[in-house]
Amino acid sequence: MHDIIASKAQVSIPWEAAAPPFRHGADDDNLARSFEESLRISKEIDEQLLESKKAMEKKKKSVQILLLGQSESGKSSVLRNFHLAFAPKHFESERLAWKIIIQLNLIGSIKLILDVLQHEWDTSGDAEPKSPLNRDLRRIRLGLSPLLFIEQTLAQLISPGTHNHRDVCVRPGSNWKAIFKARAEVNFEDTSENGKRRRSQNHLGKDTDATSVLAASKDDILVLWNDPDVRAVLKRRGVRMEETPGFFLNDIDRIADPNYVPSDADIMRARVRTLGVEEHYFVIEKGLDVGSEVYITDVGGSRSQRPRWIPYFEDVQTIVFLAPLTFNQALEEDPDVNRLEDSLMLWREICRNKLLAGATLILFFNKKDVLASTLAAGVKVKKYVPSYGELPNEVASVTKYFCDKFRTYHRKLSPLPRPFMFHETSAIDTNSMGALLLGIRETILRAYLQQGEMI
Ligand SMILES: Nc1nc2c(ncn2[C@@H]2O[C@H](COP(=O)(O)OP(=O)(O)OP(=O)(O)O)[C@@H](O)[C@H]2O)c(=O)[nH]1
Ligand SMILES: [Mg+2]
Repeated sequence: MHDIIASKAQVSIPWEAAAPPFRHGADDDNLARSFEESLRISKEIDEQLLESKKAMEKKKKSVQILLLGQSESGKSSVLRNFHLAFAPKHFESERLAWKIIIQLNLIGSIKLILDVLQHEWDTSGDAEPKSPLNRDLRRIRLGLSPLLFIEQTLAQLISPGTHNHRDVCVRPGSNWKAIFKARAEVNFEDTSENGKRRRSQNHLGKDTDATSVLAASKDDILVLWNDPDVRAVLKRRGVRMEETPGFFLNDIDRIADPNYVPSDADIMRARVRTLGVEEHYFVIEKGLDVGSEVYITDVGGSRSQRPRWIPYFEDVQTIVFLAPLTFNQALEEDPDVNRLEDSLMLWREICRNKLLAGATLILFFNKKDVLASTLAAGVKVKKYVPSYGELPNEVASVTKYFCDKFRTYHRKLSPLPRPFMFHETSAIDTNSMGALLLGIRETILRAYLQQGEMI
């Protein structure tokens, strides 16, 4: 008997080898308890499987939209517009959480300016702060250090380990809105003596309440941002602050007010980088299809994030593809790649993908306001897109030129014929977005009904 066991062990069946030795006379109670525990775990797994099956069935019967496009194309901003247009109560419930994101965006801009100035000092060899600019700015930088501390604390709270990004980042499931909402509500309502005391401590950098520190630092921030020498350094180093996502420095008076509440437009302009894939569920609160359930899948758009999109391609009804016509910008993750060229490449992949053959594609040429201001500033398209040649440097002509390119790929590469639908959008303009989304609601519902017939 002993030999047989030994020879079995030599065959080394992995689970047998790993299993703990059976002890004769082991406590019967222990055995019964571990059996009950196994049963409980097995029951829990069955219940979870049933729950996820139910969730999948429910999702199949709901309106589904997948937002695609490169990073910074405006996917998450369009998602917010969907909430505002169709689920305003839901949108309202998150307003205060956005306040902290906007504060973080503002602090991010200040940090960027300070970094640029530091670099300027480091490379100019001007070790001693001789000019009044240097002296003032060094003092201001010191005064602003509590803000930098707050930024780190809040960023780590919602997304630990993502400190290398320029933007505020959130990981799926981080529940940042609930965390920030609770924080903002406490700070907003705390007018008690304790609250006041805490606010005054904040001035010493001992707390993490951005509202009071921003209010106390407002004048310094204004001096920094309005200083002509600072502007000159930024210009010389090619830093166009107004074009960075989540730019709020021109709104400092409003945002640094202790009673500041973000407007709808502020929320659309706020920048939170999406990491991974986020599924958002909401119920339509008004209109003909009130009560309908909607799932919107929002994805991180940078190149490293794109492989994660594929599992979400199955059964997709509608894709809203965002392609900003920012012809003079490069990808953040690869400064050698033009943003528009990347969007076209991505569009080609989406059009030709067989899993998406039955999906309705709606193309948004987003950031039309940015296109208009870039052209108004005299930036020539042909400098970045030589094939544009001598065509007029005007919004209508530029849009038509690129629209034709997107249309051609769509026609040539779609595995099955489908209509080419596009819109020129500005996701920060809530009025026009609201009207547009109401308009395309029917297209989205048609895609939903079509899929209903198939399943
Ligand atoms: N001026 C302008 N800014 C826009 C527009 N659409 C989006 N933005 C801003 O651009 C920034 C990036 O937008 P997001 O919606 O975060 O971009 P995203 O596609 O979700 O980016 P990832 O999450 O990185 O994939 C945000 O600060 C937005 O407010 C637009 O039409 N015009
Ligand atoms: Mg996003």
